[in-house]
Amino acid sequence: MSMFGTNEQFLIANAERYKKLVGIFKPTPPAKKTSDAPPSADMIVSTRIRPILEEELSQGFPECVYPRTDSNTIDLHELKRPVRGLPTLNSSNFTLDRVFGPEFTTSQVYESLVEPLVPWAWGGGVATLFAYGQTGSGKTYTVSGLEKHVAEALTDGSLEGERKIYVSIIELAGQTAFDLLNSRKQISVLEDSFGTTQLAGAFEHQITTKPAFLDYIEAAAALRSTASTLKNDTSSRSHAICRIRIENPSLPDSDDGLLYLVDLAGSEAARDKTEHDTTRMKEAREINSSLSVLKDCIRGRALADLGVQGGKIASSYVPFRQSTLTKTLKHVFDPASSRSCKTVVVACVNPCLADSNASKNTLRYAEMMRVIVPKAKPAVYDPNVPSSWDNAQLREWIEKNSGTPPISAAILAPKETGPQILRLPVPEFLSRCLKTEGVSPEQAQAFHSKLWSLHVDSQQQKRKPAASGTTTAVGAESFSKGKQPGPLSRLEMLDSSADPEPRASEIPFKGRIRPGMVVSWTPGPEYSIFGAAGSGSKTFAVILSPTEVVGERVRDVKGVLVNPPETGGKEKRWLCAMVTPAILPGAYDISIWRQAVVAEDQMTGEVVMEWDAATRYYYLTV
Ligand SMILES: Nc1ncnc2c1ncn2[C@@H]1O[C@H](COP(=O)(O)OP(=O)(O)OP(=O)(O)O)[C@@H](O)[C@H]1O
Repeated sequence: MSMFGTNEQFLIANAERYKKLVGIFKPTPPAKKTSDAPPSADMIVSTRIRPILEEELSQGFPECVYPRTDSNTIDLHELKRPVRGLPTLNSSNFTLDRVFGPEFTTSQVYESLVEPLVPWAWGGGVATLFAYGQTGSGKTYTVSGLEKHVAEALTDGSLEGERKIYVSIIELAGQTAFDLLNSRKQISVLEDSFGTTQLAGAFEHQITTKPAFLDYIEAAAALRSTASTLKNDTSSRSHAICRIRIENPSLPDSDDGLLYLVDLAGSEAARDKTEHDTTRMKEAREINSSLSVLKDCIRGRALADLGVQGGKIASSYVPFRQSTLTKTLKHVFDPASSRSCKTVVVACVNPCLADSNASKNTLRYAEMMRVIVPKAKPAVYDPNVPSSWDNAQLREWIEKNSGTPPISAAILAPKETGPQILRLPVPEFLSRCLKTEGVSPEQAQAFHSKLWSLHVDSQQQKRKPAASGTTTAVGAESFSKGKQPGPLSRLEMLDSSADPEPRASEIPFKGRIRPGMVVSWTPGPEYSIFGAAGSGSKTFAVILSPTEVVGERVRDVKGVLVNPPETGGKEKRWLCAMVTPAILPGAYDISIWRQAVVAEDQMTGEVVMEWDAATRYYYLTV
C-alpha cells in the first residue's frame, strides 16, 4: 500500500503535466485594490517561502508557489482533477507588502523587517513580529533566527544611550500559559480589575550580554521541543511569545519599550497527522479562533493608528479581549493604550504542492491582514495642523514654540514630517528634547503636550460641523456671563460636562458637586494604580452619586464595599466612574462600570469634558 492518500498519488502521477502547465502559465495582473495603494509604514505583512525539503523532492512533489520577479505578487498553482479529461491548472495570486522567496537568508529577512523595530523599541515604542503558517512551514526556523539577530543588535553597543533589557518567554496553549524560562511552570494570564494583563508568575530575566541572551532563547526552544515530543507535538499547537522589555533609566516615568517576537501555533494540522480526536479538534478550533481574533486586532489597530496620523479616523474595533493570545499582547492592541506600535507579520509558506491548500489559506489570511493606506491628496500646509507639516515646517514650528532655551529642531526632528513626529514613541520624543543643553524634563513634557494639543484641536476642528462654532465649552462660557442658554448652547451643553447652573463659576466646585461632574483627583494608595496608568499624571473621574445612597452590597472596582454599614465617617465621599485615556492622546473614555470611591479631600478641581460624536471620545475643554 502506498504511504500517500489518493490526492497525493494523483499529484505525483501528474507532476510532469503540472510542471508543463506551470511553464506555459500567463500571469494575470493582481487585483487592483491590493497592488496600487501604498501599505501602511507601521504595519508590514510579508511572506517567507521556505525551500522545498530534500524529503519532499524525493517523494516527487513539485513546488506550488511562484513569486513574481517584478512585484510582490505570488502565484499559487494547484492541479485540478476534472470529472473527465486531463487535469488542469487552478491558479490564484496574492499580493503582500514584501515577499521572500526560498533564496532569501534569515539575515536578509531580518534586515528588511526586524532591524527597524529594534531602535523603535529602544526608543520606547512597541514593536511586534508575528510568524504564522502551517506546521512545518518554517515559523520556528524564522523566529529563532531573527531572535539571534535581535540579541546581537540589542547587546552590541550600537544603540545610543543606557538601557536595561529584560526578557521573558512564555508558551500559550488555549487558556493556559507556561513559563519557558522557568522549567515550563504553569502561569496564569489574568486581567485584573484595572484592565492590566498580568502574566502571574512569569520570570523576567535581565540581559546584559549576547551569550546570556542566546542561552535563554535556546533554553526556551529546547524546553518547547521536549515538551512537544513528550506531548504529541504540542509546539505546533501553541503560541510562543518572547517579550523583550527595554527600560530607560534616565526617563523613569516613561513607558518601557517592548519588542515581542511571536511564533504562532500552526494554522492547521499537517497532512500526515490524521488522528482527529475530539481534543485535537477542539484545539484546532481554538487556534483558528485565536488567529481570527488576531487578524481583526492587527487590522483594527493599524486602522486606528492611521487615524492618529491625521488621516480620516476609520471606525475600527479591536476585539483584543476575545482571546488569551491578544489579551496577553494587550500593549500591542488595547486602543486605550496610546502607545506607538510597529507590527510585522511573516506568513510562512511550505512550497510543496501536496500542501497547496494550507499555503493558499495562509496567503489569503495574510492578504486579509494587510492595511492599505487610502490614497490621500497631499495635505495643504496649515500652520495650525501639525499633520500637514513637512520637515522644514515642523522644524520652524519647533524652534519658535519650544520655549527657552529653544529645543534644537535638528536633533528632535532630523528628517521627520509632522505626521511622523506625532507617531514617535513619547520616550523617544522626550529623550531627543533633552539632548538640547539646558532643556528640563518639564519643558520637554510641556512641549510634547503643546504639539499634541495643537494636533488634537486641529483634528476636532476638522470634524466639527461649521455651524457649531468654537470648541470651547459653550455652556460654561455663556452661563458664567449670566446669560440664559440659547437653543444652540443648550444642545451643546448636552455634550459637555459644564455646570448647567448659570453662575457656577462663582461657587467653589466642592460646593456644587453633582452627578456627571468631572473632577481631577489624586488617588490614595488604595487606587494608586489609576494615578500611574495612562498618559500623563492627571487622573479624572465622573461623579455618580454620594456613597451613602448606594445599596449595602455594592462594591467598587477593587471589590470593596462602597457603603459599608459601619461607616460613621464625617468625610464626604462620592462614588465615581473612571475616566481613562483613549487611543488618541488627549482623548478619553469613561469606564462607567469601573467605579471608585473618591473622598472630597482627594478632589483637586473640576474639569470640563466634551463629547465628540465623530471620534466617540471625550476631550478636555480648556
Ligand atoms: N528558510 C529555510 N531554509 C532552510 N530550511 C528551512 C527554512 N525554513 C524552514 N526550514 C526547515 O523546515 C523544517 C520545518 O521548519 P520549522 O520547524 O521552522 O516549521 P514550523 O512552522 O515552526 O513547524 P511547527 O509548527 O511544527 O513547529 C525544519 O526542518 C527547518 O529546518
